[in-house]
Amino acid sequence: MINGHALLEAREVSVRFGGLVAVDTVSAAFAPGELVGIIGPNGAGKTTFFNALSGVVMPTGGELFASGERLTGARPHQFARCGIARTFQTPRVFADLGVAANIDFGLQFAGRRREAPRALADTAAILDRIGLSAQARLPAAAITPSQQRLLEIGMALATRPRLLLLDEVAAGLTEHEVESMARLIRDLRDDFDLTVIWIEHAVTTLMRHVERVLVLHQGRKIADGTPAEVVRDPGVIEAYLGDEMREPA
Ligand SMILES: Nc1ncnc2c1ncn2[C@@H]1O[C@H](COP(=O)(O)OP(=O)(O)OP(=O)(O)O)[C@@H](O)[C@H]1O
Repeated sequence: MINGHALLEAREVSVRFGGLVAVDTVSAAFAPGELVGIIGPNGAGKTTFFNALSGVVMPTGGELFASGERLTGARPHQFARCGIARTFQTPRVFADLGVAANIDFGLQFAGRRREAPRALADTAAILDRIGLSAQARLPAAAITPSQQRLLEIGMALATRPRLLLLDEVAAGLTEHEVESMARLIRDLRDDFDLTVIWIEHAVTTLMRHVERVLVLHQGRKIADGTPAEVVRDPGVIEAYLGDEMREPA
């Protein structure tokens, strides 16, 4: 908490698309340094909730606060100014620009709003941190999809975030790549005291790496607890998880 406030708080946030309620009165508060996962089946409202948390869609109900400051109805750049950065399900990098130039763009976007930790102060340091120094001069279109995911994380880091929203950064990665991605995320959280909220389809992978999990189902939050609590939650099991979450005997 900062002065008694959560870094980010959603209060009864709803997002409606016509007759469809994609996010239904979801409340959740995120404290500095937390690593939180969001799971739920296809169409549960995970990405739409993320879009609301980052200002990409405007909630049709409820309120959002960053460190106590009301953000409801703010534009995405105002969310960014509050230190909220995100990645997208399909990486949004500038394909024709070089890898380093993509990071430069993030740094320019950050301006001099906040002091950067030295390890994130310039493009070379960020590329080193995400393991893409050797690819610095390649066009972003020429690197692998998993490297593009890393690049997108680098671009988000360049904006000097306090909160990082990661949307399926492990999708399509090999098992080995998923493990190194998870390690990178934990290390970033630890080293820069970031709050990380991470959506992932691979439930068991996510559960191994986060300390808290929110479960969305048909737009509603049906559970919020430690991975151990959530896997045992009868409501979660009944609603949709079934055998998917039970570890093999
Ligand atoms: N821009 C939009 N216009 C209309 N309906 C939308 C829009 N975006 C999402 N939806 C609908 O809202 C619901 C929630 O979608 P959302 O993408 O948030 O779910 P999700 O949990 O992220 O799913 P997935 O795991 O498949 O990415 C779905 O029924 C989806 O079709």
